[in-house]
Amino acid sequence: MKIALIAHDRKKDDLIQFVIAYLPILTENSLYATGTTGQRIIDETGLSVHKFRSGPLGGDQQIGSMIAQDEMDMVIFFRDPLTAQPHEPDVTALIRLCDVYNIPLATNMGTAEVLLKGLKEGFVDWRLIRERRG
Ligand SMILES: O=C(CO)COP(=O)(O)O
Repeated sequence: MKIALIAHDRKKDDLIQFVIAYLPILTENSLYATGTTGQRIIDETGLSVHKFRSGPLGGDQQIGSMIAQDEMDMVIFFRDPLTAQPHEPDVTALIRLCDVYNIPLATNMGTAEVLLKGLKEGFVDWRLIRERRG
């Protein structure tokens, strides 16, 4: 599965802790991230991550483009609901595309845990079945 990992600055520590906690599941999947988030994951966990541009420089849109091409299976996006982002329209667009294409999306750690546990149990396998048919 292809999983996008994204965190706003004040949520990056939380995401790193989350990634460490779920390392066994995440290692079995292909990971993608916006630039700064991806670099921190690589530096602090040793995981292999495909990095896009930083969020404010178009990274959210690059991940959105993968979703629009049916090439992303899950998005974990630790948003900061208390800080205004200069690229808020990009953030909204990414979330919108997840809804357009029914891509499982977590915007906080509580939901992210449920998604990864669900992924392990096979609840997202419909994405693979759909790929084989495609
Ligand atoms: O701003 C972001 C998502 O909207 C995250 O971007 P970075 O990972 O480059 O900080």
